[in-house]
Amino acid sequence: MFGDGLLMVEGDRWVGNRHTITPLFSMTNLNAMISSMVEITTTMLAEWTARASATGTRETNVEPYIVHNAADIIAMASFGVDDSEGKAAFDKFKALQVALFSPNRLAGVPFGEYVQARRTAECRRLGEEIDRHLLSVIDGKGLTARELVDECKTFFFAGHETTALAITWTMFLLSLHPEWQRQLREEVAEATGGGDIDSVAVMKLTKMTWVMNEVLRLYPSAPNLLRQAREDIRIGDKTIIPRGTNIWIDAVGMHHDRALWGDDVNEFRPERFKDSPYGGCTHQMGYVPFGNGGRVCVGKNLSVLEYKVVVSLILKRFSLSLSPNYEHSPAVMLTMRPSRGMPLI
Ligand code: HEM
Repeated sequence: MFGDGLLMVEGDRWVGNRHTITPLFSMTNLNAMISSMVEITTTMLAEWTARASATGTRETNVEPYIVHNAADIIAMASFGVDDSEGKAAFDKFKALQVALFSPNRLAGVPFGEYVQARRTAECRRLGEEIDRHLLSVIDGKGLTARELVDECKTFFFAGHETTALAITWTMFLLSLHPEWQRQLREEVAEATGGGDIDSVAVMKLTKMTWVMNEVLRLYPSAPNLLRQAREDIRIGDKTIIPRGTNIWIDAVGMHHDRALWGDDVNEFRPERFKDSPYGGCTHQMGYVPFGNGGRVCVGKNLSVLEYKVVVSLILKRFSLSLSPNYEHSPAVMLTMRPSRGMPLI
């Protein structure tokens, strides 16, 4: 799916690529994207308003809008364009994600690709189509390197759905907690002085940082971290994880572990992050929404910025409450999404 993008490569190649890519996410580069984020999101919000007046209904399933909005933002950040080829690649990505991560797929099972040969062929075909679309985005701009295609794919996927889901679950939790919705709206008004959101205002959104942290604790967009044992690991007296074993680390389980967080573990309490970046978790590795160590998410600053810009614009324009048609059904399909949508009023 990602080819040899940053997410997949290892060893010296990862060190080299990570060094090249990290400076691209400097605050100077990111702040330059704010006005485009505002423009793209304002268009989405205008669609919500137009849809409400055209259909006479105040209910909107916001999830697909927010995912498309994030895709447009990451396409702008990756390609500098709102490109139809980029959008076509995005649609193929959705199909590939469904094919790759459907529950009955034999992921990681030896010879699984041969047992499910038809599905493997379908994934391969979608992968090739994505490459073709992305190559045509890059062609004509003097950039044709295979590595660049793979990084575009990595950023396009890793970069849009994760942030979009953090925003979607935030809309859900703010609908359930109107007092936090009010506090954030007030914070935005104070930070912007009633004007536009900019890099200075973003820095002032402290409570919004707590809310983002708490949302990613309860509904981590990336529910698993992946590691491979480099040597035999002994746990206690009886268990040995053999060298080479692929390990899925369960962030959802750790984020909901009463022993790490206390009795209020399942409650939405953003203020737990007021005095601690770990939200009072008793183990520093117990809170890992962006991962940990050398492979920690390279796009974290971009996602925090985008989150704050988009949530601020939504709260400035809309009051949110949950539709009676909402069905709570979080599902893990590489990311953690509301599988029955997010209808809000
Ligand atoms: C709320 C938003 C996001 C969340 C929750 C998230 C979460 C994560 C997690 C858990 C990892 C694995 C870290 C580890 O294994 O220790 C990761 C890696 C990564 N993320 Fe994100 N991410 C987000 C946004 C982004 C964005 C916006 C981009 C890029 C534009 C991005 C690009 C990447 C890349 C390239 C890696 C692989 C880094 C490496 O292996 O060196 N992510 N992310």
